[in-house]
Amino acid sequence: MAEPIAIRGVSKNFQTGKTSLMALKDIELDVAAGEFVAIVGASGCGKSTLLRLIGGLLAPSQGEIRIGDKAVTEPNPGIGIVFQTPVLLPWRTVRENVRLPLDIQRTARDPQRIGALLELVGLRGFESSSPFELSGGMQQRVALCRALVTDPSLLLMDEPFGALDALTREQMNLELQRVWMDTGKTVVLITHSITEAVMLADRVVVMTPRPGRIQEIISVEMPRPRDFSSLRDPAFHSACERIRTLMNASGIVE
Ligand SMILES: Nc1ncnc2c1ncn2[C@@H]1O[C@H](COP(=O)(O)OP(=O)(O)OP(=O)(O)O)[C@@H](O)[C@H]1O
Repeated sequence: MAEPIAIRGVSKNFQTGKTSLMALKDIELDVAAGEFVAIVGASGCGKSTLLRLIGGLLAPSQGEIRIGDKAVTEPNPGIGIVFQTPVLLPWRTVRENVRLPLDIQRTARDPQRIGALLELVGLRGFESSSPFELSGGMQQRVALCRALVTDPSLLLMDEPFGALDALTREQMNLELQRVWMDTGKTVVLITHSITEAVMLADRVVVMTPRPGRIQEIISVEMPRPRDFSSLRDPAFHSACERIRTLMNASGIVE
């Protein structure tokens, strides 16, 4: 089941020695259950910090975040997180890497579910492979399955395809859309790519340079499923143009 996110008046300061750095200021954002939201903004504007706050890996200096009817106060096993690098355990096979969160939580494994997830991302037949036998894109798919194996209500993704070549990245975009459409989860995706954000998201949140605030939220009105013919849709161009204008106005060039 998907859950909504409510972010209310959230700011985050980092204190390093005598220096205080305001990473995020007064963030107000609602993400509906089952919605796909992308976040874009300059390097250092606080995107990862916001994702970590939502995931309960950091605590806000001010404000509150709620997922469903619960305030976020600690890391929540009901949230799946995918980082930029897949960080797979090299001594575990693909199947063993995917089931890692279940092993940690001592939850019963359902081999059929793990098989179905691997099928969903096109990794059927690689269950017994080691991570070093896989390409970067395949490893990131394993990380995606690992994030989904606990059937989280929310999927947080921090620039998950940044290290992939352009072609693999496009394939992963289509696969992520398919997984999202099949599972109906709430997704928050951080990306540096305006194209990726507009291609995938229902809404794109554009942040200002540090301290990160929400500059504008752009709705992407394009039918689903989207594919690369959607790039010709006038709605695609107008959303990209708006985001680019906002980012250029803040001195950010993609
Ligand atoms: N644990 C920390 N301690 C001190 N400062 C931090 C910490 N984490 C992040 N920061 C600072 O907070 C600011 C926001 O960092 P964050 O990683 O959230 O930005 P970002 O938008 O995700 O950047 P990028 O796009 O480059 O990944 C940066 O100035 C960073 O140096």
